[in-house]
Amino acid sequence: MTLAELLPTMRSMVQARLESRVWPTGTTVDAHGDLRVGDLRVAELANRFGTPLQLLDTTDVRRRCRAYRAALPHAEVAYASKAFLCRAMARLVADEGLSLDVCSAGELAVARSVGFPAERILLHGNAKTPEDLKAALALHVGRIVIDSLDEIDQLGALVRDRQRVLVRVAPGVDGQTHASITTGTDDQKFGFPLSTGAAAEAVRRVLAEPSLGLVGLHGHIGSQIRKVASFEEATRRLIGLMARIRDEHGVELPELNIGGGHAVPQLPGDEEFDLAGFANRIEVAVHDECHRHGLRVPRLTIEPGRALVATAGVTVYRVTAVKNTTRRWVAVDGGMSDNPRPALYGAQYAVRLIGRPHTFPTQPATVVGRHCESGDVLAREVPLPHDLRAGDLLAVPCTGAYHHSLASNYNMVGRPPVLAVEGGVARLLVRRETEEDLLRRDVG
Ligand SMILES: Cc1ncc(COP(=O)(O)O)c(C=O)c1O
Ligand SMILES: N[C@H](CCC[C@H](N)C(=O)O)C(=O)O
Repeated sequence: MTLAELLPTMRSMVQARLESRVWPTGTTVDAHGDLRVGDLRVAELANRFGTPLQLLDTTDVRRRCRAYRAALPHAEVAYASKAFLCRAMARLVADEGLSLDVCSAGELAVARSVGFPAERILLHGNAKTPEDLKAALALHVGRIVIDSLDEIDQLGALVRDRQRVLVRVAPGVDGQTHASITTGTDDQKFGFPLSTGAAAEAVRRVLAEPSLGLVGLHGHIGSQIRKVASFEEATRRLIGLMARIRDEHGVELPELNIGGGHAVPQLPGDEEFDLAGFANRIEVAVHDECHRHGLRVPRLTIEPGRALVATAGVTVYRVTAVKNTTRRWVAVDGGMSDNPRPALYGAQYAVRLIGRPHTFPTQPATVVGRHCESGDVLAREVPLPHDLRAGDLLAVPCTGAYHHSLASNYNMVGRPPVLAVEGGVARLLVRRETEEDLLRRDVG
C-alpha cells in the first residue's frame, strides 16, 4: 500500500466522527480541535474567506433530498425555498427532482434565473402583491396557493387562460411549536379556518371563478413540529373537507398538499424527526380517509424546508472579546444580523471552539453578537473552554435554514458569504456583502 492510499485510513484513526445529529453527516474533529466539514478544514476556510462564514455541506443537502424522495416515492416533494435560496440551491433542488415552493417575485426570480421548471413551482403567501401574482403568471408556475378572498378576485382579474390553484386551509391543528411559527390553528394569519366554514366558502368562490382551476387543498401547520400525529390529524381533516367538496360541488380534487414543518434536532440530545414513520402513517391516513369517504386517493405533496438544509449549515464566528462581569460574555463578529432565531423564537444552539486544542475544563459562557440590542444573544450559558480568548474561532451547527434568508443589515453590517463544501472542494455561492453593496442602495 502506498502512503497516499494509507493517508485516509490514518486520518480517520485520529479523527473522531461527530456523531451528534446537529452537524452535517461526515463532520469530524480531532484532538487539535480541527473540525472538518465536507472534508475541508473549517479553520482554514475561516482564515481564507473571513468570518462570519456560513458553510453549506451540499452532500448533506443532496442526501436529505434523496431520503425524502425515497421515503415518499409517490409524493411530490417541494423544497420550501424560504429556508435558504440562491441559484446553486435552486439548481441542486431541480437536479434532485424536487419541486419548489416560493413566496415572492424575488424567490421566483432566482428560480427563473436558473431555468427551474415552472410546472414544478408553487407560489405561496398570505399577502401576495400584484407583482408576485404577475410574475407567477408570466412564468406559468404550476400552482398558486390561494390565501384570501381578495386574492381570488385579484388573481381572477389577472389570469389570461386558466391557472391551477389550491386553497390554503387552517385545519385547526396545533402542532405544539413556538407561537410565531404555528400556522395550523384558527387564530393566525395564514389560510382559511376549516372550523368556521371559511375554507368551504373560499372553495365555493374559487369554483365560481372561471379562470381558476381548483386542483387541491393545502394545509401547512407550522414549523419545527415533532409529532407525526399532528400531521396525521391535519391530513384527515383536509380529506374530510375534500369529501364535503365532492358532496356539495361534485368535484373530486386530485391534489393534497400537507406542507412542511418537520422538526430538526437543534441541540445534540434532540430527537430526530421520524421520516419513515411520517411517510408510513401519512400514507395510511390518506388511504383510510379516502376509503372511508369513497374518494379517489389524491397525489400528496409535502414541502420540507428546514429538514433539507438546516443540518447542512455551519456558521463560523471569530471571538472579538471575552468579558467576565455578571457572567462570562463571549462576543463574536456576527450576531442577530446573521441569526435572529434566538431573539425571534428562543432558538437554542450548540457552540464549539475550533481550530486549536484546548485542555482546560469548560465553563458556562453566553455567546453574544455585535449588535446594539441586549437581546442579541446567540447561545446562553453554553459550555466553552475556560481559556477562550479573543481571536478564537467558534462553530455553530444547524444554521443552514432560516439564517441566511432571515439575515439583515442591522448596524450596516454586511451579510456573510455562503460557501458550499463538498468532497474537499469549497465553492462560493453567495459572496460577502460589502460596504459598497450597502451604499449602492442609498441614493438620497
Ligand atoms: C407553506 C409553507 N410550506 C412549507 C414551509 C416549510 O416549513 P419548514 O421549513 O419548517 O419545513 C413553510 C414555512 O415557511 C410554509 O409556510
Ligand atoms: N414560515 C414557516 C416557519 C418559518 C420559521 C423560520 N423562520 C424559523 O426561523 O424557524 C411557517 O410558516 O411555518
